[in-house]
Amino acid sequence: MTETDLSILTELYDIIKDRKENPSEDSYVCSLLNHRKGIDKILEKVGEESIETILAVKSENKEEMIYESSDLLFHLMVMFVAKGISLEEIATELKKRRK
Ligand SMILES: N=c1c2ncn([C@@H]3O[C@H](COP(=O)(O)OP(=O)(O)OP(=O)(O)O)[C@@H](O)[C@H]3O)c2ncn1[C@@H]1O[C@H](COP(=O)(O)O)[C@@H](O)[C@H]1O
Repeated sequence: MTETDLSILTELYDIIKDRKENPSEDSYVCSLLNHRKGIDKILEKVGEESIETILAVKSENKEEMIYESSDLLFHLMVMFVAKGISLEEIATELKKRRK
């Protein structure tokens, strides 16, 4: 995979951030960010998708692993936006750990 292909990650983050700044009725992201349960709804999804990812890996089905990991990554990004964490901050932390 080329570096350009990974730009979907920053694009998606920006879309999620835009949903926070410009709420709309029919948006799934807004339904999570503005849920009556608050951050707990997002954490519920992160938990669910984590379990589904673990089960997919255990099933040895690569397509499922990719599908469920994508769901997990997406919900993690919603969590980052909800808590004001940028992808740069995550990258900086990972960079600090680089040996
Ligand atoms: N990448 C995604 C994405 N991945 C997963 N999902 C949604 O995440 C949910 C996954 O949860 P589940 O599998 O548990 O499905 P569910 O039963 O509908 O979920 P719940 O009822 O339990 O909340 C599904 O509703 C998927 O549609 C996503 N929804 C949106 N996006 C991106 O986010 C952007 C903004 O979306 P909107 O906010 O809807 O405009 C879109 O342009 C997409 O690029």
